[in-house]
Amino acid sequence: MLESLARDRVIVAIDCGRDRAIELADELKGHARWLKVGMTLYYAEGPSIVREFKERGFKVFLDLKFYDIPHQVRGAARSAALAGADLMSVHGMGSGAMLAACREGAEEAAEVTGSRPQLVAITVLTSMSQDSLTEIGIDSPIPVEADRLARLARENGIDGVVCSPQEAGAMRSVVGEDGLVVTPGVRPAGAALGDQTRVATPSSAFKAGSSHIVVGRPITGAENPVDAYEAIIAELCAMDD
Ligand SMILES: O=C(O)c1cc(=O)[nH]c(=O)n1[C@@H]1O[C@H](COP(=O)(O)O)[C@@H](O)[C@H]1O
Repeated sequence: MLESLARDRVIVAIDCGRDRAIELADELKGHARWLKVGMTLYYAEGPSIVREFKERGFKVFLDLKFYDIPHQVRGAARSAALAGADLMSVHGMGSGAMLAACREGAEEAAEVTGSRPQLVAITVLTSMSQDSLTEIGIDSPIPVEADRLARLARENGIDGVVCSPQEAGAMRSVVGEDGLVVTPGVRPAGAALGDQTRVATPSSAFKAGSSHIVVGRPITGAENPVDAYEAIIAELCAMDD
């Protein structure tokens, strides 16, 4: 993979408080191009943290995983998109009506900001195993469930999916050549899995069909986050195309 393309496709999850988040953003500036703001950081700081990352030149994945009644999700998507995120997440399991409402909210915000963030639907969380799916009453195999939710998302105006690298190949055929297949659950060889269950290495994730990978702790928890980030870029650059 070309180096510039690799930098466009690796999203660093910044799951910590403000001070450390700003420190990491300043360290990663000039290396990483995408940062992810999830619930840990957003619930502490609100939209200002998205603007601060944007001001530093990063693209921002605002990962709030909307899941509520359609009316609320429409408002949430509108409010969140006004902060200027480039990409936002919504739970696929919330119904077609909820997914369509998310798209509408994002479009309403675009009338104000001039551009609509892209939207991705969570299929089956990468921390979940077949047993955890059964625990919540879903008996179908993970790939079948992910496929069903991906189709529902696409039918309701969502631009792509979040899934594990293990489903990325199958998801690619659902979302098409240009659809987003965003895969967390990525671990460089030998890295601690933490609470992730369905994982793969950065290069395997792209070989499988990911458009973007999300990596948090293996970078942010490393002694030198820039070195850890650059090691992933080097792994991707060494891939055969
Ligand atoms: O939507 C996400 O980004 C997401 C979906 C999913 O299925 N699994 C998942 O881990 N994530 C996010 O991806 C990041 C993974 O972080 P690490 O496990 O530290 O690499 C976290 O910020 C999660 O919130």
